[in-house]
Order: sequence, then C-alpha cells, then structure tokens
Amino acid sequence: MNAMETRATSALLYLDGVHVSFDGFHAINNLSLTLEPGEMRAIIGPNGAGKTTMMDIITGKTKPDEGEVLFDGVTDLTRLDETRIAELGIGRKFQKPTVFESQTIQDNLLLALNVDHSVKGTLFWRETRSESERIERVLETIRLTDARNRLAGSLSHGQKQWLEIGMLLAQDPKLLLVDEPVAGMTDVETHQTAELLKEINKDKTIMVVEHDMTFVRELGVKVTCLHEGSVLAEGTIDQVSSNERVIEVYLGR
Ligand SMILES: Nc1ncnc2c1ncn2[C@@H]1O[C@H](COP(=O)(O)OP(=O)(O)OP(=O)(O)O)[C@@H](O)[C@H]1O
Repeated sequence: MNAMETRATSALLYLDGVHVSFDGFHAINNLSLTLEPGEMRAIIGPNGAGKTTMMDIITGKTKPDEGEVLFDGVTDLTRLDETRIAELGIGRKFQKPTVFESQTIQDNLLLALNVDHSVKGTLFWRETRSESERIERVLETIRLTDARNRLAGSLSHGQKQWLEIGMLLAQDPKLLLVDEPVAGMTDVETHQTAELLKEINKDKTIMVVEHDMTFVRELGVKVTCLHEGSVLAEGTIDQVSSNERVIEVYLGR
C-alpha cells in the first residue's frame, strides 16, 4: 500500500466532530471543517464563536476532548505538542504584531528564519544562499524591500503586520493561520493586505479569521461562519452573508 492509499482524506486540514469544554462550557461543539491544499478560507463569526479556540486546537495549544484533527491526511495533531506542530509547517500569526522593534526589517526576517537554531548556531550562523534568496523573496512579497534596513519600530501598524506575516513566510510553512490581520488598518492598508494574502495563497494554504467584511469580500474565497463552537454556514460571501441565521447572530447586530 503506498502513502496515498493510507491518507484518511485529501484535505490539508481536517477537523471532524471536535469538542472542547472549559469547566463544562462547550466552547467547541461538534466542529467539522476541511481545508483543501492550496485553499484560502475566511472564518467569520460573532465574539465567542470559537474562532480562536479552533486555531488553538490546530496549533496544539488546546487539546480537544473529542474529535479528529488531521494535518495532510495522515498526522493526528491532537497527539502532538505546539513545537512539533510548528515544525510540521503550521504557522500562526496572532492579532497583535510582535516584531522586534529595535531590529531592522531584514534582521527580523533572519531571526524568524533562524528560530530553530541552537544558541551556538545563532552565534556562528551565516545565512546560506538559499536562505538569503528566501529573505529576498519574502521582502518582495511583503513589499518592504526598499525599507529592509529600517528599524521595525519605525513601521506603520500595517507594515508591522506585513512584516510579521513575512516572518511566518521565512519559515516556509504549508499552512498559515492568520488572526484578524486588518484590525486597526487604514482602508488602503486593508486593501493591500487582501492583495498580499491572495499573492501568498498562490503557493500556501491559508486560514484567515477576520471581522472586516469588506476585506473578506475582497479576498473572494469560501467563507465559514462559526457560531457557538460549530459551523453555522459555509459558502461564498454572498451565500453566507444572505443566510438568515448569519444575519441574526452576526451581521445584523
Ligand atoms: N481558557 C478558557 N477558559 C474558559 N473559557 C474559555 C477559554 N478560552 C475560550 N473560552 C470561551 O470559549 C468561547 C469561545 O472563545 P473564542 O476566544 O474561541 O471565541 P472567538 O470566536 O475567537 O471570539 P473573538 O471574536 O472575540 O476573538 C468564549 O465563550 C470564551 O469565553
């Protein structure tokens, strides 16, 4: 039997019947969701719907009480710790940017590339040709090539978010989890971020949580609306935003 035949699913990410309770409160309730390789999915839903908890489950921060969570059709993420899951190629960007403000943009990317190296490795490490090529590509993707020698602390809020996305890309993940990337951005930055994610999606699978519906519409991808820890609606932005239950619990507030 070859490797393909042993895959439980063609999905890159597969959640089935997942439950999580915190002191008896069901934060995630029979959640099932799949992301195909190369897909970008937008996740919407009211506060407390379980969006962050779902990302916590995928990255191993929270362990489900029940259910299946498979990466790449074969790897059971519920059995792995956060470090191992990151090593598998699942990168997460939190809402608040956490760049190293007193370092240059280029050094931030180098530090991100170098996260797995030992202290000794960090002291004596010189970037290889392929690593410096990767940094160049990332700088271009996040549109910060000309600003590479500026201190990260001098960037606008939007640029800091892009740098942090670049720091994830430097680690070459297969799946990017991006939490509210456009919160606090100007309209222009929001538009540029949609363009940026679309470009990254040409060769990475992305799950993006966002409340900004203009941004979600601009992404033009399949949308999943979560509510009370499970999927309330799934489909195009038009299908989801005209769903009566979605209007009732989220959009119509
Ligand atoms: N560690 C925890 N202990 C207890 N309750 C928790 C914990 N983490 C999350 N919850 C609860 O689980 C529910 C889901 O929370 P979660 O943060 O996943 O929602 P969310 O959809 O990300 O919301 P938001 O849009 O506000 O970020 C909420 O009611 C929250 O209070």
